[in-house]
Amino acid sequence: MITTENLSKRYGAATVVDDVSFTCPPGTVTGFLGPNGAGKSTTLRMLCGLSTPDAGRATVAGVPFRRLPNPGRVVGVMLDASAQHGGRTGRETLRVSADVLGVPRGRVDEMLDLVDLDGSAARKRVGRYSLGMRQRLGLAQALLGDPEVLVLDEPANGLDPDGIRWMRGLLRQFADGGGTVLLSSHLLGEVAAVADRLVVIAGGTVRAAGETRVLLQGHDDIEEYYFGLTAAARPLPTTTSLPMPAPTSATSRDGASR
Ligand SMILES: Nc1ncnc2c1ncn2[C@@H]1O[C@H](COP(=O)(O)OP(=O)(O)OP(=O)(O)O)[C@@H](O)[C@H]1O
Repeated sequence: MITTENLSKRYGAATVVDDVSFTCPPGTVTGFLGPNGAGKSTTLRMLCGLSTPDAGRATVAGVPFRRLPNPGRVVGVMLDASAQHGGRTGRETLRVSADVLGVPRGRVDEMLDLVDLDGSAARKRVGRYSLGMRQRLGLAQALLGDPEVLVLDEPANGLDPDGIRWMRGLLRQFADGGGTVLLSSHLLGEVAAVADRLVVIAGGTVRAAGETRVLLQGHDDIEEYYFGLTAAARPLPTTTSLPMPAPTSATSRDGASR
């Protein structure tokens, strides 16, 4: 189970996560969806104890992440698949994690098999991995401690269509076994196929949340629906190459009409 209650975070004057509350029950996959800058990563970082909320709280399996004695045995986290030590091989990376978690080293090969990194990939330095291979290694690392919860920031990033299908199967299996999955994405189409539930965030606030089937019911064009939910919070393009209207007496200096 994952719970966030009235979670908020400010950077300077900007509130980038604003009163965000949702739950992810065991046995389900929840898609955490939103455009660039929506506040997804900031929310996940607070959930995983990497950033302190200004207000509200988040728990995993009923406990704030930082109070979990051995967090990796409860929650598998992949927030940035590129943040691996480039000089270690895939197998060495997992062995170090296995030692930290206190799980038998035999589990390393099980996880390498599970994520389809073969012997030669396991011997390769991570610095030479493709983005898709890093995502697979990140998933192996997240699963190493046999957690009950998975928190994954854009796990499909860099995977080809086969890889995305494979990952969906893996997450489905994890949830069907009673696990809780929260995964973020920019793309509704990418997660709608696997997510039982959706939380749509934009401009730091939750725009919609609930069962995927119920939320998308009656929307023939789900991408258009999603765009509509988030469009109001999309930042305006700031590129200077766009033609700017000449100031008129009816327009103030900041561009707002009087
Ligand atoms: N450490 C920080 N200092 C200042 N502002 C930050 C910091 N981290 C994030 N932000 C700002 O908070 C807002 C939300 O960022 P966040 O990374 O959570 O969004 P996101 O939904 O994960 O976006 P993306 O899909 O592009 O990764 C953005 O405007 C971002 O610039």
